[in-house]
Amino acid sequence: MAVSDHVDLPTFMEGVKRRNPHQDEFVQAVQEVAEDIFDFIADKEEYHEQQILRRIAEPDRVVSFRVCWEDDNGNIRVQRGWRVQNNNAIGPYKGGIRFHPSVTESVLKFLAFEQTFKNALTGLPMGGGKGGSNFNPKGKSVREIMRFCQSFMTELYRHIGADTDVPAGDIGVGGREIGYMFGQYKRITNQFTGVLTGKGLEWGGSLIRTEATGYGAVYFLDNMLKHKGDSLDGKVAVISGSGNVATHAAEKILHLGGKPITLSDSGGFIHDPDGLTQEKIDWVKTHKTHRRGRIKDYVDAFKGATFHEGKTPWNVECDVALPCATQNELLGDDARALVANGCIAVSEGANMPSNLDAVHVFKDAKIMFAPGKAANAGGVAVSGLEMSQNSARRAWKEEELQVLLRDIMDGIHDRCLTYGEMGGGYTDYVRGANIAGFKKVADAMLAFGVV
Ligand SMILES: NC(=O)C1=CN([C@@H]2O[C@H](COP(=O)(O)OP(=O)(O)OC[C@H]3O[C@@H](n4cnc5c(N)ncnc54)[C@H](O)[C@@H]3O)[C@@H](O)[C@H]2O)C=CC1
Ligand SMILES: O=C(O)CCC(=O)C(=O)O
Repeated sequence: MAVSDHVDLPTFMEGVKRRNPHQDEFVQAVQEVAEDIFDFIADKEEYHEQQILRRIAEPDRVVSFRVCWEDDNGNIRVQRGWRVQNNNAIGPYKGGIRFHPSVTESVLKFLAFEQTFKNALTGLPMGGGKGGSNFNPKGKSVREIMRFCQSFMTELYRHIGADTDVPAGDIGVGGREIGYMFGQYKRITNQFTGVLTGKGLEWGGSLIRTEATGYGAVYFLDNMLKHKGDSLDGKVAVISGSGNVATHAAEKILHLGGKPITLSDSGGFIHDPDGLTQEKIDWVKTHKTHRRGRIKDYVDAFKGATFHEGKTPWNVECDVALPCATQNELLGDDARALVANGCIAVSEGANMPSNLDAVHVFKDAKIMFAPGKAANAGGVAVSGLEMSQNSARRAWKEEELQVLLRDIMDGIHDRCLTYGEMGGGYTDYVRGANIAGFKKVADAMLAFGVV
């Protein structure tokens, strides 16, 4: 055995904590993966010798930079920006950009680490990265958003490229922000390349990228239910969030015969016992994306719904649950409430929405539980397809892309089964996703030697 802290899980995690002080989210993400990987590599000396997990849990680089911009009143504002390039063993770094006041280096490191496994699971050649800023887009004018995006890209552009690192959207970064950043990249470099995904359809974007994460999370849920001989038909779904992922998850639940009854934002959640219809979901999309409003306004627009201030929806009775807002929004007690109320399956649309306690509750109860790195990979998968279309200077038809997305989500489900089938009809999807993702990246790293 090589001299290392790669000896057993507690020693390994002590090292991770020591090297990453005050980075709780990052430590949490590594712990969740390491719990499964240590078991898997117990008899695989090469992975130990080559310190593969230790190397994946140390980003290739973390770039941190100042972002200065001028607000509408002429004040100079200063934010911090980052790009975490975690691992490019199987392809260019790939992962979104998040603008939210809660963004820290720890949050972006956890997201880039998760992204490395997620991207491997898609079967496409993409490494893992993530970036963002503690900039708060809430209440900012369109011009302020534009100036911030331009300033952010003025620094970021030197670290990215179509074959180097390809960012996309995430919380607080949608089509509008991608437009401003792409415009600035093009202006600085004088190049029109596939350097960002989630672009507008007129300028190199892919059909179904907007829908892909939410739709994919529901396809994964559907696959888990089918694997048990069940279906989404008639299932009541509790969903958190009201952004891109949440609204498209609600829409796909509806398409597949289920009944979504909640949505939320940081102010609280709405409960609509009659169920969200397409008309109601479209209203939420417009309200959030164009009016930039709050979810509580839903109850003024639609009778019968109630708003629960400051609360999350996990105590509402349901068959299936989709956390689609943000990290650590579903805690141990929430998981216990879901299980006690008869929830049979959880599909994470968000990244790491369930904390470790909640993950253990779901595993112990042996309900179907799809971790974000498997369930929400549809978005980055279609980003990968956008990269292919950009390289080939082509635009594929919607029908082709729909088939590819479904196919990729089926493939991820199969990969989870390969390593997650525990016997007695129970599949541990966390273990399946962690090991399948790890193995692909690890084997590529072994091929490269010590770099
Ligand atoms: N957009 C994408 O393609 C992908 C997104 N994700 C993940 O999905 C989650 C949601 O992202 P998007 O829908 O894209 O972002 P978004 O900006 O469109 O929506 C975020 C939603 O989360 C809510 N939210 C934020 N902080 C919250 C808090 N503290 N409590 C309750 N609600 C809160 C916001 O109100 C909003 O409804 C994130 O975890 C993101 O990393 C994962 C894969 C791909
Ligand atoms: O489409 C992408 O590149 C990024 C998606 C993303 O940020 C994620 O999967 O969490």
